[in-house]
Amino acid sequence: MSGAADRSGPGALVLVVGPSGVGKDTLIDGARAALAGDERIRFPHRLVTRPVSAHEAHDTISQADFDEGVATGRFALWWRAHGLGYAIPRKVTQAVEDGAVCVVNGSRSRVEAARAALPGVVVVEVTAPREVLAARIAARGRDEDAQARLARSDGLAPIEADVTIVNDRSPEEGIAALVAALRGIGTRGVAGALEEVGARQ
Ligand SMILES: Nc1ncnc2c1ncn2[C@@H]1O[C@H](COP(=O)(O)OP(=O)(O)OP(=O)(O)O)[C@@H](O)[C@H]1O
Ligand SMILES: O=P(O)(O)OC[C@H]1O[C@H](OP(=O)(O)O)[C@H](O)[C@@H]1O
Repeated sequence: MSGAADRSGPGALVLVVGPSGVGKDTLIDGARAALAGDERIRFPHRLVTRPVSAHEAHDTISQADFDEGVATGRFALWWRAHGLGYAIPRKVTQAVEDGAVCVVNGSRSRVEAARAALPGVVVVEVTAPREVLAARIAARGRDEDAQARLARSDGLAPIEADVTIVNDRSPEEGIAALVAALRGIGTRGVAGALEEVGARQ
């Protein structure tokens, strides 16, 4: 994450948000592969208080380190969900200030806090009908708390997204929409993303 990025466009912190099972990690993983040749668009790891798994490329942090980081303001952004702690390291926002487009899986609960406190925040909301979410969570077979994951959306205020991707078709179509949005953000900011995604729908 270190080093100044090419400043050919504005830096951005792209928060990919949406309910559990909507496909955030699928779209982010696909976009990472598709954009591997683009050094300016980066996919930094989050810190999560769970062991490393095939589910997501993240860095593990102990609960004690997480709590200490929250108490001392060490993270650019943090939240708790599903009994876990999540954080975005400050080096990510430094890279954004240097002109990088950094893409992370975020929380709907921190969208407004991020906009208020961090540079270049762009919110990409991924949506799908609730019955689709339920079927995907069940098929994934990972979560003992499947019902709680679905119900979490009921307790969250609606967010105002900059870009919305409806991931109700194939994963490839959802990935293509995120790739197009990120390329647009990289060249023309939010307006570029809207042009790219709007042109595809
Ligand atoms: N467009 C799609 N069509 C069919 N299945 C999909 C699609 N997108 C994602 N999936 C599948 O749905 C499941 C949930 O996707 P994924 O884990 O990426 O969601 P997520 O939003 O990151 O969820 P969580 O917040 O719970 O981690 C996975 O098994 C994934 O393979
Ligand atoms: O419901 P909200 O707050 O939007 O999202 C909370 C968190 O839930 C998911 O966790 P995981 O990846 O399944 O561990 C997402 O990654 C997100 O960070």
